[in-house]
Amino acid sequence: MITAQGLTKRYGAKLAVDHVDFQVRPGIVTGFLGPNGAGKSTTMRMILGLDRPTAGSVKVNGRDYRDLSAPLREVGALIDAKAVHGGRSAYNHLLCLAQSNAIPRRRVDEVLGLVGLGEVAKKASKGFSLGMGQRLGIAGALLGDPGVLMFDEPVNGLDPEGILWIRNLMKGLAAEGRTVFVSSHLMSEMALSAEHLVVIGRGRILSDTGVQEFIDANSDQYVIVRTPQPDVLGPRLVNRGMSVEVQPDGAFLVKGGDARTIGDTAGEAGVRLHELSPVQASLEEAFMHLTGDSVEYHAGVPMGGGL
Ligand SMILES: Nc1ncnc2c1ncn2[C@@H]1O[C@H](COP(=O)(O)OP(=O)(O)OP(=O)(O)O)[C@@H](O)[C@H]1O
Repeated sequence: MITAQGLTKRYGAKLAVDHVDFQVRPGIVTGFLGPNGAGKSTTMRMILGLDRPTAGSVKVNGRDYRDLSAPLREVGALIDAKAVHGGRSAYNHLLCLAQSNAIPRRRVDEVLGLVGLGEVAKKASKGFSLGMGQRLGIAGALLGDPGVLMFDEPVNGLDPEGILWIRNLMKGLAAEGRTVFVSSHLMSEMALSAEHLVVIGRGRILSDTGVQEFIDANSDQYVIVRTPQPDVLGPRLVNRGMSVEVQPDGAFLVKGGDARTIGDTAGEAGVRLHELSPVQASLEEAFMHLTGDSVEYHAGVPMGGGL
């Protein structure tokens, strides 16, 4: 369990994390979602005691990270996959970590097997691909068999196979009852790996909810309708409380009613339909809709909004 209360970090004039409250529960994957510069890494660094909060607190299993007697046995983290001495082999890197945390040597072989690096364990890690580096970072996080795991943007730069592997690994760790907290700026990735979402923008929590609830609450749903009898159908839909926007090509964009209600309304009026397509705005659109005002640097393109 991770608990943040009034957690705040200021760098000079910049408020990177602004009075944030949230809980990360065991047994599920919790996604920490936010655009670049939202404050995700800063929050994770504070959880790990790498940065001191300006105000407030964040606790792991009820204690400050710095007060944990065997931190690697309680929290494992993948924060910067490149933070490995390149000349060292994967095995020696992990052995060093294990020895400084009183973890038995056999656990090194175990985690190397778990992440699929057994065969290259004795090679210098500077020759590792990005994906192998991520696996080594994850092996380090798993070394102490901790109940809490944190991954900062773990799928960045990985190929589809690597992404799938990390996704399944995180789900498996959560299914074992562990607390799994993973940051990403990709809503679509979070939708596939997380059950719960904490969304952050400009240092503030914008949403703390289940993934499906998030999508339902933030995405626009509408139905595209084509009919050769628009003058008959349009007023009937409006009479039933729906809104109808006529598109340049003559199609209706209907909100406030589902395909079944629209189809029934048309049927009752004897109106022929040429198209009846429910549309749900994409997850990225839902995310951008929520964080649109919170992105630090816009690229100058219009955000989301669907049709
Ligand atoms: N050491 C620092 N000194 C000054 N400002 C910092 C420092 N670290 C982070 N910031 C600023 O704090 C804000 C939050 O940064 P942070 O790295 O936590 O965001 P993030 O959500 O992890 O973004 P990204 O996905 O780009 O890593 C940004 O505006 C960043 O520029």
